Amino acid sequence: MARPTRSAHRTSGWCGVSTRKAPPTRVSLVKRSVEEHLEAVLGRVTALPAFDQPLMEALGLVLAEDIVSGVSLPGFDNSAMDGYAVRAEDLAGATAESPVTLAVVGEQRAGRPEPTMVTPGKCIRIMTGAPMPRGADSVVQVEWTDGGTVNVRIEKQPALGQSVRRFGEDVKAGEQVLERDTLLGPRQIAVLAAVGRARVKARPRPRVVVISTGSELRELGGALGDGQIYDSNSYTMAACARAAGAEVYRVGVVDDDAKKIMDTLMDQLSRADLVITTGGVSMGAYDVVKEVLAKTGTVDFPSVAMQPGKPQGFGVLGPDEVPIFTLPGNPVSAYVSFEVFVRPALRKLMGLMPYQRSLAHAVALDEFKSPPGRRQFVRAAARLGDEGWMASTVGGHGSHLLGGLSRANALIVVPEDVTSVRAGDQVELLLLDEETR
Ligand SMILES: Nc1nc2c(c(=O)[nH]1)N[C@H]1C(S)=C(S)[C@@H](COP(=O)(O)OP(=O)(O)OC[C@H]3O[C@@H](n4cnc5c(N)ncnc54)[C@H](O)[C@@H]3O)O[C@H]1N2
Ligand code: MOO
Ligand SMILES: [Mg+2]
Repeated sequence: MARPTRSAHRTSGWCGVSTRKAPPTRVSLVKRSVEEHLEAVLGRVTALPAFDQPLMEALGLVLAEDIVSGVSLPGFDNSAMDGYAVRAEDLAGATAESPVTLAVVGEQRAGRPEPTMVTPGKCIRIMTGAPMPRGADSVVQVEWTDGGTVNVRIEKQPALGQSVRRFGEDVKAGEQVLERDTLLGPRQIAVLAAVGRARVKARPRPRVVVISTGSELRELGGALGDGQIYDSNSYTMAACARAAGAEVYRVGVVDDDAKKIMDTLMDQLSRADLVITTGGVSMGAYDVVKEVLAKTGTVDFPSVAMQPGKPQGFGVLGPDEVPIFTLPGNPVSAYVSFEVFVRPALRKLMGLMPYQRSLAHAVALDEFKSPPGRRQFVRAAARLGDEGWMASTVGGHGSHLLGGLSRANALIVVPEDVTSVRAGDQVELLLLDEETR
């Protein structure tokens, strides 16, 4: 098959698209490509305003200021070793056979500098991290000595400056240590703490409200009646959103009842930066999510040229124009739609580049059909061997088939114009198992 397009996953070109209001609702008549839908989504989403955050709260958030260090690191010349602060010239020629003995005139501990000075023939016992005493230019580690506390016998000559950590050699006061828009992970937190930043300006975690709709759905833990199933979507969506860095409110299940759905949405809007619903967006008599939200005029229900995930909606709700995704009820459709549309939107809210999943070229290991005119996202178990990535389909194609989803670590992305894939064909993979942000 032809090499699949990479365009669905470009990170460039997704930002900066129009922020004009969504066009009037056209229920299920509008056909959109994956790119067009993604563009419509990202056009309505902007990064959340930044707040001053305590340092630990900022872990996993995106920095909204350049960080210039107010201090130098190290803040003073200090010892890299437990040993003796000396004048190197006093130890010229010292060896195990002809050691040099110095008088120990004081002790220098980390955090407890003493005023004592090192003069010719003398030294000061010093610990790692303790400031270098005046007069000393080098440190002899204790292993090179007899460890004496009154006099010390030194069996090796240090180089000038041996084991001394210099003022400002790591970071200079006034130097920029982090750039805005950096995602704060443990390594960045380390630097911020070292330069003494107790608080930083960062964009908050998006607050995501997750609602499952469907009168057949039951909350976990209860018994299932005839025709009932457990609500898995609200857990899937909540897990996806939390793993992507959001703070999640899983509202749970609402019946297929227009008033209940609208009341729940209105009730939840005040605490949401983004809403995800699942179910009720196709052609059924009780697909009321589409019915009620289409009437608002701010949520669109296009037919997206993809499989799974064709029927779904996106728009904004309420005076604050909170973005809302109304994803399809079929569990795999909801999951794939999260990866393709919701994740980039969440990332944009957080202040990150919208797309992050890596793409890889792979060899397909089995044969399957793909619907014409729709981009297909096929669950796959992919592995990287000596010959590159190899991918087998896993878990089936039906968007209700959830059982095998846990064995997938990638989605094979089949372009709209490709209708079959054979074993040995080159395919494109969207890798799912990387670190989430
Ligand atoms: N006449 C047509 N029927 C359907 C079409 C179509 O084009 N014409 N599209 C199909 C496709 S494709 C999809 S995808 C689904 C989308 O369905 P809805 O979004 O309307 O979702 P529901 O009807 O409410 O549910 C569909 C399916 O998923 C199960 N479900 C729903 N919510 C959950 C949940 N929280 N946890 C687990 N499972 C859930 C539900 O029980 C149904 O089996 O429409 C097709 N139909
Ligand atoms: O679009 Mo549905 O999501 O194909 O199963
Ligand atoms: Mg339906």
